[in-house]
Amino acid sequence: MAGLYLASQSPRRTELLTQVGIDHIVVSSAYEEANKGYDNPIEMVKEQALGKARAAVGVPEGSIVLGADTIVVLDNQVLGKPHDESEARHMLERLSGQVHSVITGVALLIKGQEIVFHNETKVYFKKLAPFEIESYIGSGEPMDKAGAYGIQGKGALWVEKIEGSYTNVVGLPVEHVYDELCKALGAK
Ligand SMILES: Cc1cn([C@H]2C[C@H](O)[C@@H](COP(=O)(O)OP(=O)(O)OP(=O)(O)O)O2)c(=O)[nH]c1=O
Repeated sequence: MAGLYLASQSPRRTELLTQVGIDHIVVSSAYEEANKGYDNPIEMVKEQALGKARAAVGVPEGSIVLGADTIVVLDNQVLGKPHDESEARHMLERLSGQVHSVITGVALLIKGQEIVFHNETKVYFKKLAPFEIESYIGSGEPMDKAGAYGIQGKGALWVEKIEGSYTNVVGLPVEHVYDELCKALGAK
């Protein structure tokens, strides 16, 4: 297989690929995320993922490039990464006791094709007490994560159940990525 370049600074995405044995090289992307101006959250994450992949830096000709973007959607409203603690608090108060979707857009540039898809997981959140929200914010965990929580960390305490892919919530639906890679490479 041609080398796979992951255009992402997210530590979770490289960990997930490594976990399942997909060799890759992490590179940066010159793409500037712009979460505004989209009517449809799915179109938005797909566009962002494609933008990140297309703007990957230092990728040799003929390589495979992977870009991704993850958001939380609650009542048709997009929750990205909080800008500060008060936004994180507000997001967690909104998620408390509700069901939301985590949507990841993925773009694969492979053999001259642009394969763009998404994956959606429903997450059922428990009701959070104000002291729980405060201590979670104090842990610093919410700040670099869409929706202000990490299911792979202390945020696991707030999740009652999920419907769909777990790795999708963490930032990259590896089983889906693997299937698409196999398809594009004619391996399955
Ligand atoms: C909901 C949720 C999100 N997240 C993370 C995954 C993503 O890293 C982040 C969403 O931000 P993204 O903008 O998708 O990604 P990123 O800025 O971290 O990395 P890059 O743009 O360089 O690829 O939220 C978790 O780690 N756990 C969770 O449970």
